[in-house]
Amino acid sequence: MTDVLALTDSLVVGVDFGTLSGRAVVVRVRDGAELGSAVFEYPHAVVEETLPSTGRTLPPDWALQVPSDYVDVLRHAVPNALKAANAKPEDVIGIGTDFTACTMIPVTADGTPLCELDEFRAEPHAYVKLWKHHSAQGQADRITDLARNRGEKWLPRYGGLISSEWEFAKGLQILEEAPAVYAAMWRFVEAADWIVWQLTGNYVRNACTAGYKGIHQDGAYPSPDYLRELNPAFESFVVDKLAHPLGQLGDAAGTLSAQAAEWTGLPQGIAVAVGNVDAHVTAPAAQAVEPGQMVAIMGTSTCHVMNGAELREVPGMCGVVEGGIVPGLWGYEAGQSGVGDIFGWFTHHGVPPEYHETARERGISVHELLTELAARQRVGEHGLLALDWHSGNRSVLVDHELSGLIVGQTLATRAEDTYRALLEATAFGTRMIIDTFIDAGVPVTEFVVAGGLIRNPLLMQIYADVLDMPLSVIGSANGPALGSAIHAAVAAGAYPDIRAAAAAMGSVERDVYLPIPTNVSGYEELFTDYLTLHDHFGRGANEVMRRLKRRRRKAKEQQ
Ligand SMILES: Nc1ncnc2c1ncn2[C@@H]1O[C@H](COP(=O)(O)OP(=O)(O)O)[C@@H](O)[C@H]1O
Ligand SMILES: O=C(CO)[C@H](O)[C@H](O)COP(=O)(O)O
Repeated sequence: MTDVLALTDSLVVGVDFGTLSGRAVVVRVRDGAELGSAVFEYPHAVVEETLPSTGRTLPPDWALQVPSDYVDVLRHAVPNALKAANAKPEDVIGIGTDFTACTMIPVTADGTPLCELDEFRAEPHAYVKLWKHHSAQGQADRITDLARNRGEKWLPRYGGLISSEWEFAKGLQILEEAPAVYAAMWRFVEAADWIVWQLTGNYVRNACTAGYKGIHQDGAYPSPDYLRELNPAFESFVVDKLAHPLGQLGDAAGTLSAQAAEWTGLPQGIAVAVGNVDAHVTAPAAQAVEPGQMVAIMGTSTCHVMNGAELREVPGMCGVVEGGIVPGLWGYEAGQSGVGDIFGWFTHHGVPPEYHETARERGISVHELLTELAARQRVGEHGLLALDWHSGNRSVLVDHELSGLIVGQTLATRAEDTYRALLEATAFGTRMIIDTFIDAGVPVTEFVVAGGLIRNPLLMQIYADVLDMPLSVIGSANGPALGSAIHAAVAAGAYPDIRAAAAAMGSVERDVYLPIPTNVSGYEELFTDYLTLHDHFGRGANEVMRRLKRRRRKAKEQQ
């Protein structure tokens, strides 16, 4: 290992690849001080309506990205962060990255995304399938049903359900809808690993996504026999398209290549950390790596990650993976596919023009205006109750055919009422997740929040009240990027492991929001009604949401 003392005045760079942008932060190794940061918005954002190359309309529930946008983050955000930090590139000893997941790229043997080849530019399946590409639900249902029927022992590690967001559902969808793309792809690669490949020239598959999104458990993937029963042509999916040597979190995947040094302005040869997921990488940034400390990374979606000392099977969790957050512990993950996205949708499509005008005049966002108005209300005053499934349900139902619902609207309902009901619905969704963990014998002793939504104090108070738990808040506004920087420091040898680096470089403030007893009892009653709606629409008693989605798809196909 490199001399620890010599490295403590050095710098590392963390880069967080989010849903809409990438953010780079320059961090001091000694104490985690964030010296400068920069953001680069993806030029193509999320491709949901039409394919940029041809203008072709995409079916519902598609969400693609363009991989060159990610390289642009390296070319712009990293140099700009160095500039903002007034940092000398030669002081930087390592770079770490994290990505949304499961975000998948079909590539050739040299890592070229198929969508960059002339023959596939017009083919939607050749593009990046973003984590929230939800149109492989049919494949996901078959994957789950067959695994259940065959008693596959990996299924309970995923709470009994495999998500349409993950590698197998997305891979099977390509095979069945675009066999030429499937045949041409050398590997189906997590964007988290593709970006590390761009930085180092090496393809190393990270143990985190391999475990949570790639069904890699106890050193093995689903068997060829199982895959053949799913679809005979899928039998060799693992061997041909997925399996690759794994890198553990905190290890170095390689060193910065000459090409990547040119893009980023960083010195060639510095350590590049093994790739990681935006959620999992945040736990050390919030100093929450001990069993029972649940971190909710709240942004477009929410991911809940937590270490546990023992292996337990929690119904509807996204998964439990050995070493999935830090080596040596069982990492648990659960999540909500839509959170900030739901609030954002409402501000765009549900708020009358006068609110937008007022917000503009006052120089605040529509979110801030609605939050201010909604904060004046008592619990229950709006008379509404919502289900937070506008982007489907990741945990605990794992069903993206589900959709949003608001009960109780009258002619007196105002935009701030609905906005508050949506904030509350996402808090109830998190409560479902925590209760499910506790019921399965996995204690949740602390709730730590991170991510962009910590900026909304009303939302935070609602979570404290609905969960009846104090909220700890991460000390950094750039949680995932700081987490990536922590991994870079470990990969560069500045700390012996992620736990030691987290203690020195992470930060958290405890008891920032405390439950208010009268609100807690009000929400307890509302949560009982939420549970009724949740089970009625989500557990098969009423299939109306599925039927509505089917009708929508059919109508769109006929356009
Ligand atoms: N004041 C606010 N209150 C609640 N939600 C907000 C507010 N401002 C923005 N949002 C939502 O936050 C989400 C972005 O979260 P952020 O953490 O910045 O991004 P990401 O999850 O992509 O990293 C958007 O979906 C947006 O609708
Ligand atoms: O599922 C994930 C992690 O397991 C995704 O990365 C996440 O949901 C997307 O994150 P964000 O809300 O930050 O865009």
